[in-house]
Amino acid sequence: MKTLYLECSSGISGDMTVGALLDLGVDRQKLEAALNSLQVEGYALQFGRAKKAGIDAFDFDVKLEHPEHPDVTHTHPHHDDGHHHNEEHHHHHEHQHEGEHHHGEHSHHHAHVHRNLDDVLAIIESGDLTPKARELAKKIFHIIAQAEAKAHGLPLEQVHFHEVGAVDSIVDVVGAAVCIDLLAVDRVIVSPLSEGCGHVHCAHGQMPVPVPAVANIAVARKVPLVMTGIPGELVTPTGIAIASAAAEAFQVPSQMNILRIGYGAGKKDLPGQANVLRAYLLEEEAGASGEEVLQMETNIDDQTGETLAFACDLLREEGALDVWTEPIFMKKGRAAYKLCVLSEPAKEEKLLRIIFAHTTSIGVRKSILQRSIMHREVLPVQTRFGQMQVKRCTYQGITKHYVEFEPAKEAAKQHHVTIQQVIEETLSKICQ
Ligand SMILES: O=C([S-])c1cc(C(=O)S)c[n+]([C@@H]2O[C@H](COP(=O)(O)O)[C@@H](O)[C@H]2O)c1
Ligand code: NI
Repeated sequence: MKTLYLECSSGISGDMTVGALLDLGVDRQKLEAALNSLQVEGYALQFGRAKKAGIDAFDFDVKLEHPEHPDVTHTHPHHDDGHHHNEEHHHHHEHQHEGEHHHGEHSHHHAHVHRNLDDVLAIIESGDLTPKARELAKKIFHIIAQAEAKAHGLPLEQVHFHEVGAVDSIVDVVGAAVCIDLLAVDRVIVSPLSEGCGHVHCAHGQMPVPVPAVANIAVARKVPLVMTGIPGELVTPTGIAIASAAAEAFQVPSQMNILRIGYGAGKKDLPGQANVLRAYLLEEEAGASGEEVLQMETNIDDQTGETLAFACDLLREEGALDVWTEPIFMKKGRAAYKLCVLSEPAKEEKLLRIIFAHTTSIGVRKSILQRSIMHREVLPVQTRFGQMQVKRCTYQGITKHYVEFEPAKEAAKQHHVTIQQVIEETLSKICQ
C-alpha cells in the first residue's frame, strides 16, 4: 500500500505543496499540460531550486504577469486592494529558476474582473483533468470559500476571489490536486500543521496568525495546529485547504518505510529551521504501520429488527469497514442489541449522522483502536466458471489466499455446482 505523507513542521502553502510533490517525482510535463488546459491567463510557472537553511528544495512559483493590474481593485469586500501574494511571489532574489513558462498568450478574455466560487469551479470543470484531480480541486476551493464566507460574514455565493489571487490560487490548488492524483497513492496522511504567531500585514491592516481563513478551516475540518511561537504566517489558507481536502487523517506515522522524499521550498527564512514542506512516499506493509480504526457502539432496546437492519445497510453503504449487532441484556432485564460500527476515523461524522438519523439511539460511545492487518491484493483468475477474484494476503513471509465470495456464489448458481467446487478450482489455478 502506497501512502503520501506530508510533514508540515514548517507549515504549508500551495506552492510548497506543488514543489514538494514535484521533488518527489511527479511528472512536470503532465502537470504543465493539465494547467495549460485551464482557461486561465496572465501567469508564468517557475520551476527552480532553492537552498533553505542548507537544504536543497524544489522551488515552485506562480509568477503573475500583471500583479498591479488596475482592474483588480474590485475584489474581496474586506481585502479590497490586493494584499494577496505580491509579497510572497515576487521577492525571490536568492532563488534560481531553471524554467519559466508563460501563459499570457491565450486568446480567451474574461468580461469580469473578479470570480466567485461558481466561476472558479467552472474553470476547473472545463479543464482537461482526471475525474479524481477535478473533484479534489473542487473540494479544496469549496473549503477555502466556506472559510472566507465565515471570516467575512458573507453567504457562500458572495465570496469573490480576487482576480490576481484567483489565478494564483487556481494554479496552486489545481496543481496540487493534479500532483496528488499523478502520484496514485492509496492514501494521504498529514502531520499536525506547525503555525507561526503574531500578525501578517496586508494593505488594510493586520490579520492575526492563524489568519481567519486558516482558523476557520482548522475548526471546520478538525485540523490540528502546532503553535511554534515563530513570528509570521506558516500556514496559508490554500495550504491548509489542500491538506484537509486530501488527508485521510492528521497523524505522524509510527513507522516509515520510505520509498522517496521530496522537499518543497517555502518563501521564508525562519530562525532555527528550514522553511520546507517534506513529502514522503511510503510503502506501508499493512499491519506493521499501526493503522488506526474507529469503533462506535450504542445499546438499543426500543427499535424493531427491521429498521435496525436498514440502518446497518445504510452504514455499510456509506463505507463502514464492518457493521454488526450483538444481542445483550440491558437494565430492567430488557433484551436489546449493541450496534457496533468499525470504520476509518475520517468517516466518523457521516456514520454518526446515520446512526442518529436511523436508530433510536441518542448517544454513541467511540474509541480509536490500533489495528494490524495483512497486506492485501486482489488477483484476477480465469476459470471455467468465468473470471474469479482471489485475495492474496501477506505478512512477513505468511501468505493466505481467499476466493472473493460474491462472484464465486454467482458462478456456483449459474453453473449448478457447489460453491466449494468453485473455490477449490479457483485456488488450484493459483498454486500451479
Ligand atoms: O484575500 C483574502 S480574502 C484573504 C483572506 C485571508 C483570511 O484569512 S480571511 C487571508 N489572506 C492572506 O492572503 C495571503 C495568500 O493566501 P493564499 O492561501 O492564497 O496563498 C496569505 O497571507 C493569507 O493569509 C487573504
Ligand atoms: Ni479573506
